[in-house]
Amino acid sequence: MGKKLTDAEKAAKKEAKARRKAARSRLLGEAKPFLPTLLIGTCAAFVSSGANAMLPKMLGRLLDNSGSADASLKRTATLLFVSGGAASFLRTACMALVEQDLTASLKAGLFASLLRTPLGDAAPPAELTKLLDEECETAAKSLTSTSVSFVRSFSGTFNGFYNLMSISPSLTMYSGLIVPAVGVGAIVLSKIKKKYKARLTAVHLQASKMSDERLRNLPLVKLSATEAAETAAYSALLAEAKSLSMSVALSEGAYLGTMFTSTAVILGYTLSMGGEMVKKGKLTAGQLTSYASYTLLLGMGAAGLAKAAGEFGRGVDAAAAIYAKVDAKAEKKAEKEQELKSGAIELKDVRFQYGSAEKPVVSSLSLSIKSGEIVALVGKNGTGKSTLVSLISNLLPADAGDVNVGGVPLGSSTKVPPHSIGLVPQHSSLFDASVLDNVMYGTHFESARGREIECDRVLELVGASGFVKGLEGGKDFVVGESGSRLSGGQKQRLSLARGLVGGCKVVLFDEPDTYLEDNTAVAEAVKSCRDAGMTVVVVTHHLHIVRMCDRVVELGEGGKVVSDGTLKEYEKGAVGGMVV
Ligand SMILES: Nc1ncnc2c1ncn2[C@@H]1O[C@H](COP(=O)(O)OP(=O)(O)OP(=O)(O)O)[C@@H](O)[C@H]1O
Repeated sequence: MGKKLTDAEKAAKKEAKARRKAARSRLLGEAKPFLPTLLIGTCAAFVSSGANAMLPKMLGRLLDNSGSADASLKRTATLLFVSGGAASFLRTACMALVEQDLTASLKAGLFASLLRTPLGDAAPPAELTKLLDEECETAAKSLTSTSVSFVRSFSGTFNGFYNLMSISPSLTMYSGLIVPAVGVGAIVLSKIKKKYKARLTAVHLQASKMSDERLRNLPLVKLSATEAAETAAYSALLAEAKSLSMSVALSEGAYLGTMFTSTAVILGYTLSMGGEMVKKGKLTAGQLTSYASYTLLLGMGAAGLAKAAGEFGRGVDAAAAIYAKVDAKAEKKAEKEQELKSGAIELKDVRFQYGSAEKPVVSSLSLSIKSGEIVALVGKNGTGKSTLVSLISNLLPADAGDVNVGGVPLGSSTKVPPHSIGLVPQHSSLFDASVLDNVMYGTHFESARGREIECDRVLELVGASGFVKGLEGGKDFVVGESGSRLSGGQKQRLSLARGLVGGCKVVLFDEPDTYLEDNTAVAEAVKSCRDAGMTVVVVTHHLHIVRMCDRVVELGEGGKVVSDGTLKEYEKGAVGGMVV
């Protein structure tokens, strides 16, 4: 007896069903621009299925009329052969075209949505890569090749049965006795296969996430000498995947094997019974040949139906997963853009909580920074320094309170033009592009020369001109994936340079000193900003950086300002903190 579902399970099942239904109709809507090609492909699929259904009968007639000069039969046969071939060509080409276009359209929409996902809500990269690389194609296929398989299989089953009945109802009745048992067996085996496949997909995802993470952090793995342990953990996942693959393969093999044996049994039985009927003159040799072919058509159709139904279900599930991401809460983008009037920063009663967190990271935070002030932001790990930097740079929206930068109230209604607030993150993020393209990412200049001049200016500000000139190709040097062809210090200097592009009035340094010996680059950058009259907020744990600042603000538990004073007060010990 099946397990009884709880109310919550029933509700979840109902919800999943509704989600699939919505995904199906949305997918159809998405295919609207390709409808003409899809319709031609579908019509061609019906024609080719029809030709397929008529083929055995025609072959039987040709056999029975061999040697005769029946011109009309030859004409009809030629028409059938040619139209069947043409329809197959048209069906395949049209569906492949729609499949490509629909996949591209799904990918573009999904990618745009993923970029709009609020920071902090993003799913793990491996999951998103799988959605983009695999699921979009699976979803698109459900409308194209899978639907065609469904039409062909349905036509094969229906026409196979219909023609068997029309050639010999008695023979069909006898051989048909086996069909219900085969049908039930096929459904059960296909369900088992589906269950194993879902588990296999989850394990594959886990394995690819693990390998991706470990390869990205190879130095850590080597330093910790965990190569053997990581290989063992990865192998364990592969072994689990192997055992699940085995179950999938066995259920698939059992399914196809059952279909083969049952078809062969029916065929063998049919031919021996049919042979008797031919001998008695109740059936012609051509009719028996047609009958045997229709038996095959019916067997393949029934097998294809179950397979196509499974693939269609997987396609709809993939579409549902894609649309769930597309519909996920997008960050609110303010329409109105306002220039900063000064470098002043004003926060009043600011509160912020990450979606997945239990309590706010920042609560009732008020802070006032004058234009041109150089402020060190210190505090223990996890007290919310980076979060505060993200709030000031408008990367995260405050849940409550006011964040005002340069007289512009940041939030849902206003934003500042790009590059008005410079931000140098904790970890340098470089693309596999040239130094110039990395530093000037997202900037717009009338002339290429103007762009180069600005790049040279910021490279000079952070003391990066020297090493960039020494690179092969200078600013055109391609830095490799995540800056893999550069040293840690060089990466950070480019990251610092990017943060200063555009003559911003406010610069935020979020502890960008992790890789640099003596933090010379950060010190040089802070000095350049001071000379240029910029407001600087620098998150740091380094004493000599703190000493370059006018003021030290310390954050404590719950993102509260626990001390705020001048550098002098700090040096006297009036300001606490864990600066090392
Ligand atoms: N994307 C996120 N989702 C959920 N919680 C987060 C996220 N980012 C940070 N947090 C949590 O918010 C708190 C503050 O993190 P934040 O990075 O702002 O601290 P920090 O003071 O900069 O720390 P550190 O000095 O270690 O860099 C931490 O408890 C952290 O776990």
